[in-house]
Amino acid sequence: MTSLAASAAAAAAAEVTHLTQRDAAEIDEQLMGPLGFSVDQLMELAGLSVAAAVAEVYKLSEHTRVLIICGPGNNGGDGLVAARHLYHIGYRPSVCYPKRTPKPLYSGLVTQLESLSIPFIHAEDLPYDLSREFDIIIDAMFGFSFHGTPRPPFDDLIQRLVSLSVIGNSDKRPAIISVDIPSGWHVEEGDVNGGGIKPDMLVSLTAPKLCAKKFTGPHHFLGGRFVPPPILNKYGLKLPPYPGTSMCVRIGKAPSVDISSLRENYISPELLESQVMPDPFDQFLRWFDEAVTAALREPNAMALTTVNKEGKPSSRMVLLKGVDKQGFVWYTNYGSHKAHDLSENPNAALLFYWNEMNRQIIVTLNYDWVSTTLMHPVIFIHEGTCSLIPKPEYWGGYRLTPRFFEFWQGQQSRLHDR
Ligand SMILES: NC(=O)C1=CN([C@@H]2O[C@H](COP(=O)(O)OP(=O)(O)OC[C@H]3O[C@@H](n4cnc5c(N)ncnc54)[C@H](O)[C@@H]3O)[C@@H](O)[C@H]2O)[C@H](O)CC1
Ligand SMILES: [K+]
Repeated sequence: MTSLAASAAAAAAAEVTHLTQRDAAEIDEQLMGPLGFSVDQLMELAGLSVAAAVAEVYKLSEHTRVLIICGPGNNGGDGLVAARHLYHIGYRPSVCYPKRTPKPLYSGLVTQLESLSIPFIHAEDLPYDLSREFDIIIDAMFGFSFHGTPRPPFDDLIQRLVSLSVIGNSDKRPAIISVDIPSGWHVEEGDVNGGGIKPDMLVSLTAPKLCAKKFTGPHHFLGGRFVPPPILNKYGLKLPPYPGTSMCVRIGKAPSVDISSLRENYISPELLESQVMPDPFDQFLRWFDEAVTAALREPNAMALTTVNKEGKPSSRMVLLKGVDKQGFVWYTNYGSHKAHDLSENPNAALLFYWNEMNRQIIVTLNYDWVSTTLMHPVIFIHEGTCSLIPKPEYWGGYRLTPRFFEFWQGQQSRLHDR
């Protein structure tokens, strides 16, 4: 998140309404009474929001194994729904559900999870060291109807999460995500004696409850994109807008990011020299077709670098307008900066960056082996010079014609050393 977006999120958090326990219960009753919702519906949306928030922050490649601890009420039901969605997203969930509620809604959710072969683990059979077995633990024990102090077996389960959260290095322990309320916290006062769970993420549902003001973890999200105007108006709720089609929205300040640590693990299928077509243009067209089929956004967008007569480079994005055996074509206004550069110096470079497919095509004179080896498999098409495709008007096309090509496996070259 950019610092601009982070400060917007922080400002949004400050303005969001926080609910009392009573208002939260009352809103629930109104939604499921006069406003026509069913509990199944709301729980489905709540659980989906939790799964969406988890997936937004905890990337599958590094956090696969998820334990969901479910309580006896609707908060537990949200956890069961989240387990199903996380499974379909690609995570490997396990569920601990010690006090099952014998109602069709809950038994149906359990049957759905069983049909996905999601393991149910008894509380007493949970591994001694949760850190070794799980990357994420979802606390869906208690929500806004919690009162007093937790009774067995949840007292022990909560204590296990408390001990996990005191381990200093968050990289070495599972991330703890609380659904709606960190279980054991007072719904309005928060962690009253300071000995409760300290979740890394809180997913508030409908609107945050008062205790959420005491949440100091790095990720606070809001879910439950179903609040209709009669509720917003009656309770004077200020809630942030949800972006696009998202089921959750960050309401806390995003943690500041160390740019140098931002690094994806690029896992791409192996690309061997024997698999590359002899003609680079055929190879390009095959990859281009695959990029179009994969519905990449603007696969025809390419970075064009030109160099003026003093040797000073400039880059910008342009659209590919055609490609054939003679080269890559784009259009420009003859008065443009790039046209001016090209009139002085025909050398240019092109780069197609198809991140979602872990692929790049570089049409260039020179390249930087060091940076590209960290990235994707790349096809280099070398030594391009540009020629004008004259048109009668003030705009026209340029064609970059490369001379030869080779390919580089990027990170894969280290995995498949030949
Ligand atoms: N409109 C919404 O925002 C929706 C929220 N959902 C989720 O529902 C919970 C609230 O659910 P509810 O069933 O009312 O209560 P809880 O899950 O918090 O727990 C009730 C459950 O727990 C038992 N209990 C209470 N105190 C204790 C204690 N000290 N020790 C042991 N057991 C305790 C009680 O007896 C009940 O059995 C909300 O937070 C959201 O997560 C809906 O899913 C969708 C709509
Ligand atoms: K909870």
